[in-house]
Formats: sequence, structure tokens, C-alpha cells
Amino acid sequence: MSLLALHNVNKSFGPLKALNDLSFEIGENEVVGLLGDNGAGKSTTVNLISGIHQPTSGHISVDGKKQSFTCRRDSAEAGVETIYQNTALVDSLSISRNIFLGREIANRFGMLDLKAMRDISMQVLESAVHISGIDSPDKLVGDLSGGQKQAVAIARAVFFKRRVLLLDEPTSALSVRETEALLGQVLKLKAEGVSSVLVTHNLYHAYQVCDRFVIMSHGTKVLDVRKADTTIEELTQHVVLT
Ligand SMILES: Nc1ncnc2c1ncn2[C@@H]1O[C@H](COP(=O)(O)OP(=O)(O)OP(=O)(O)O)[C@@H](O)[C@H]1O
Repeated sequence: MSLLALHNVNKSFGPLKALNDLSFEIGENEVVGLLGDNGAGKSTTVNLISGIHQPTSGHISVDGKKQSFTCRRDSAEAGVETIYQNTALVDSLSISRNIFLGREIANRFGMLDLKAMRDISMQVLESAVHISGIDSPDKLVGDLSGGQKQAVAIARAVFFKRRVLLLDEPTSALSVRETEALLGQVLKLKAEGVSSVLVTHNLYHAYQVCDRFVIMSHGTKVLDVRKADTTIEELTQHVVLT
């Protein structure tokens, strides 16, 4: 059984049909590359899975159970974490406050347990997320690089044991080194049982880490293929020519 699946999803914005009868699955321990040219419907798909948009028709399921996500909290509760390029962190708060945002740990007096949150944050950042340069959980998120911000978002997903990460163009603003670290992290999380959907225009990054590719064009799925059954040339042709 798939971990998460879209079933005949349609999405219209007024007269514009952004998604057309879209179905695909994300399996356990799988990294799926969601590819396609500008306007193909990739971000709309991510926004549906994360609960920001709702389908006009069709539905999403998790573990075979139909879901109706009405906001990001709904999808998070079902185990989905969305990591955007400008990911939803608060620049004026520290790394550890961001990791626990909305789920703060309280001590026995009902006050924020800042020490516990700092200690756990550092542990998660060190063990789960290997992005260099984060040496203190007290650093303000506003002072971090794009890659480091995504590392914090991933650390949050790891700590709260999310099962699916949605990464929308995660590498577009990253250095080569940060990109390698992020892609390595996606593979490491897969080994730990976290599946990912990687939305990217960079087929080389996708090819490096994805097990399967879903290619979209004008809101329609045009290819759904396992890495073992395709080549980067074939993927390029489908993205460019469809
Ligand atoms: N909130 C919205 N309101 C109206 N139209 C929208 C909205 N969001 C997306 N669209 C339209 O839906 C279509 C698909 O857009 P989407 O952003 O999902 O494509 P994409 O594959 O992510 O493209 P890109 O790679 O350029 O980000 C486009 O025609 C876009 O203009």
C-alpha cells in the first residue's frame, strides 16, 4: 500500500484548470521527483498535499485512508512536512524556538523549557542534519543561509517524526556544498523511513536521489517511471517536449 496517494485530483482556479485528473503515489521509503516545466502544476500539487489548497474534485489518501486537508496543520498531523525555499520560519526567533514553534516544551511550572528545547535542537541538528556552520541553537534564524534555514525545517520534521517531506525547489538558492548536503539528507532520511517528494527544475539533482519520477505538463501527468526504467535523457525529453 502507498504511504500517500493522489486520486484523480482536479484543481481549478476560476476558469484555469491547474491540475487535470492527477493520480500518483508516494511509497514507503521512496523519493519521488515531481518534474515539469513552468506552470506544469508542481507547486499546486505540493500545496494540495500540504493542505494550502483543496482539490476541486478527487482526493488524497494517507495509508489508504481518505483525507481532507484544510490547512497545513491537518497535513502535518497526517505526517507531512512541507519545506519551501523560503520556508516558514520566524527570522526573529532562535533556531531552537523555530524547531519547537507551536509545540513548545513546558517545564513543570508551565514555563517554556528553553534548556530542553536547546538541548534537543542541538542533538537533532547534529545527528540528523549535517549542514555545516550551525554551531548554536541560539542563533537567530534570520542570520542563517538558505541551506541552513532548510536544515532547521528538516530538523523540525525529523524531531516530530514526519513521514513525508515535500521539498519545493529546495536547491534553487543553495551553494553547491549546501545542495550536496541537502540531497544527502534526503537519502539519509529515506534510510530512516522518511519519504520525500522533490520538486525541482534541476534534473541532475533529481536523478541523483529519486527512486521514481512523475513528470507533469499543463496540469496532466505525462510520465510516471522508476529510475531503473529510464535515463536522464528520457526525462529531459519529456520535460522539454511535452
Ligand atoms: N493561486 C492561484 N491562482 C490562480 N492561478 C494559479 C494559482 N496557483 C497556480 N496557478 C496557475 O496554475 C498553473 C500551475 O501553476 P504551478 O505554480 O502549480 O506550476 P509549477 O509547475 O509549480 O510552475 P513553476 O515551475 O513555474 O513554479 C499555472 O498556470 C499558474 O498560473
